[in-house]
Amino acid sequence: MQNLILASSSPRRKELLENLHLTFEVSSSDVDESFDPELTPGEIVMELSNRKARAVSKQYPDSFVIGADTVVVLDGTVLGKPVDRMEAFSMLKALAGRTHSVYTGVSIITPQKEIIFNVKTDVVFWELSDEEINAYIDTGEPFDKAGSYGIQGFGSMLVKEISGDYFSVVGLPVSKTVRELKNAGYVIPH
Ligand SMILES: Cc1cn([C@H]2C[C@H](O)[C@@H](COP(=O)(O)OP(=O)(O)OP(=O)(O)O)O2)c(=O)[nH]c1=O
Repeated sequence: MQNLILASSSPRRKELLENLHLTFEVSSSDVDESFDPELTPGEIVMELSNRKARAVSKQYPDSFVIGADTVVVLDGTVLGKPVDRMEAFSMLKALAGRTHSVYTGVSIITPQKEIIFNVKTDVVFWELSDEEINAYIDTGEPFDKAGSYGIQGFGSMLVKEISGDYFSVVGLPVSKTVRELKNAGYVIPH
């Protein structure tokens, strides 16, 4: 029996995988999320996704383990989660009226091998007034999310258009992840 584990504390990633009606467990461990600033955004998210997956894989060496990491990149600057309201405001102010890229890295560790990839999606924000930004922060949504917004929630009102995989912006590029899982020998029952 093949065992699948999502190495993440993100409720969004869990929900995206649940949509596929796969049977899996969730297990996360605290890993150091610092990174070498010389790395490219794609390299950063792959490295962090791999740290998350490896930490869990140690406890479940016979399982298929998925780890993921998402960052927002504007003008070459990597934006993670905001520490407070002020930082959320300055991130959203910087993103307003502009195009940024969301990178999600995914690592799949199987008993035989490791597969690592990243997916880039471009997102265009509407121009936003300070009032709109403050109203959005008041929803409480920005605080556990890279770039201070969630495209799947109230944040959908900020987004003018996207080019790429919507699900990758939410935190997991599900279709590529499942294809890679299959390639790695995981049997998808449907
Ligand atoms: C841009 C964007 C990010 N996010 C979320 C996805 C991730 O949960 C979070 C980025 O932080 P991550 O560090 O990638 O993930 P996490 O800390 O939430 O969970 P874990 O490390 O345990 O897997 O931002 C959204 O939910 N919607 C969005 O539109």
